[in-house]
Amino acid sequence: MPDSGLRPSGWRRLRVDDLAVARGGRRVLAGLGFSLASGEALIVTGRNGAGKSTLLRALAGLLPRLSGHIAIEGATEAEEPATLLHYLAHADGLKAPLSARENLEFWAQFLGEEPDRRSLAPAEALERVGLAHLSETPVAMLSAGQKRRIALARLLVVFRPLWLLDEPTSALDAASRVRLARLMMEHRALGGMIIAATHEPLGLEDARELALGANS
Ligand SMILES: Nc1ncnc2c1ncn2[C@@H]1O[C@H](COP(=O)(O)OP(=O)(O)OP(=O)(O)O)[C@@H](O)[C@H]1O
Repeated sequence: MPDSGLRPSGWRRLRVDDLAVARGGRRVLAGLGFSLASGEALIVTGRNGAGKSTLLRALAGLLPRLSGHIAIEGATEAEEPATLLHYLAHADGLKAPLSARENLEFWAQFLGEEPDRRSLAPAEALERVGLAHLSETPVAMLSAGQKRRIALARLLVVFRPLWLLDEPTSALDAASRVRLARLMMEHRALGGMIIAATHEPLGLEDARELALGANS
């Protein structure tokens, strides 16, 4: 879409050019480039150690770049890259003594952003991941898959256009994978972008693939 005047409001494009990242003093990624616009999805594949998590962490701003550029076109001056993304790591990052609802309320408050019509209330987000019945249960008493589903519900309570998902299906049963596929489809329909590192099919329609590891 060359003319910004034709872009719908909220349109964004993530652009990555010539990215290089090191872990433990060793170059893991080099010369990496791609772009992703509103509504699009990218699946990152590669063997263990290929650099999938490294790429997501670098995009989230959690690892320094050796070189290269990461930019989000369409962002306003007030929008820092970190405020435009959610990073779902391997760890769920939940507070064990708090209930599912309290975790989501904490998260929404912590991010402290202006309400967005695309953000869901905690109760609704829990409904969307099929956990409304466990809303008041302390997270410490939930299974690995239930915790993963709460971590996914966190993506819904504050709308952010770019989802960086590291093995999002880990610990999910078949029904939860179907729910996740639906959530990702809806996020894209709202103008969101998804980059997911995975070893498994995610049910993402028309997703492009970035295969890492040829030189690592
Ligand atoms: N904390 C760390 N310190 C040093 N090196 C690390 C660290 N984490 C990962 N690495 C190295 O970086 C390389 C890429 O790891 P990364 O976790 O990005 O791979 P991955 O493709 O996500 O693997 P997996 O499929 O096993 O999750 C590996 O060679 C790994 O040994």
